Amino acid sequence: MTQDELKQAVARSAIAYVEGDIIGVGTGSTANFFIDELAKIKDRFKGTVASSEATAARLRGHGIAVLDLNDVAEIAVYIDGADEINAAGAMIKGGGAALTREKIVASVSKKFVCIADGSKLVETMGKFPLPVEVLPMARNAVARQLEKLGGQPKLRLKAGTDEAFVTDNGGNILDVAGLAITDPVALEAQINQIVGVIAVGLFAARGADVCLLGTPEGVRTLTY
Ligand SMILES: O=C(CO)[C@H](O)[C@H](O)COP(=O)(O)O
Repeated sequence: MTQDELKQAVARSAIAYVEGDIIGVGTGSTANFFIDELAKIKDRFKGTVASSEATAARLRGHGIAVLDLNDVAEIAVYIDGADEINAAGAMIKGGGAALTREKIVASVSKKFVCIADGSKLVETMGKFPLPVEVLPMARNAVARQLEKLGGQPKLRLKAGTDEAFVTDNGGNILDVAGLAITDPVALEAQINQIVGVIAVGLFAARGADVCLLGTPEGVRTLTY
C-alpha cells in the first residue's frame, strides 16, 4: 500500500467518529482525504470549523458550511493528521503551517481523533523538526531562546524563494531540529513561555484521545 492509500484508509475510518452538529477539521494531506469522505455524509451535520484557509476552501468546494469559531459554543470532535505521534498520544504538528489554528480548534473540541499513516508513530518525538509559529519581529529573538533549549531553529521559507513563509495569521515559522523530546508536556510549556511565540507545534498537554493509524495490515486504533 502507498502512503496515500494508508492516509485514505484512516480518513475513511474516521467517519465513524463524526458526531454532533459541528465538526472540527484539520489541515494537510490526510485531513484532505478526510474532507473528501466527510462530503459524502454532509447531510448528517450542520457545519464545520476549519483549522486553515486551505481547509476552509476545500470544505466550501464540497458545499460544506464553514463557521467562525466565535459563533460556535461546542465542538464534539476534531479530526486532524500529525507529523509525529507517540505512545501517549502527544503529537508534533505544523508541517502544513496550520499549528496555531489547529491548536485552537482542538482546544475547544471534546475529542481529538488523530489520523495518520503508520510512519508517524514514534518512540521519541523530535526527528521531525518542531514547528514554532512566531511574530515576525521576534523571530531572531525567539530563535536564540530555542537554541538555548538545544534546538537548531531554521526559518521556514516560501517554496522556491528566500523569503520567509507567512502563515494564515501573519506569523513566521521556525522549524526546530535536534530536539529529543523526552518530556513533551514540559517542553511545550517551556516554549509557550518564550515571548514572541504564537504557538508551538507540540500537542502534549492536550494530545489525541484516539489515533487511527494506517498500516498495511489495516487501520489500528490507539486510545489514550
Ligand atoms: O499539522 C499539520 C498541518 O499543520 C498536519 O496535520 C501534519 O503536517 C500532517 O500532514 P499530512 O497529513 O500531510 O501528513
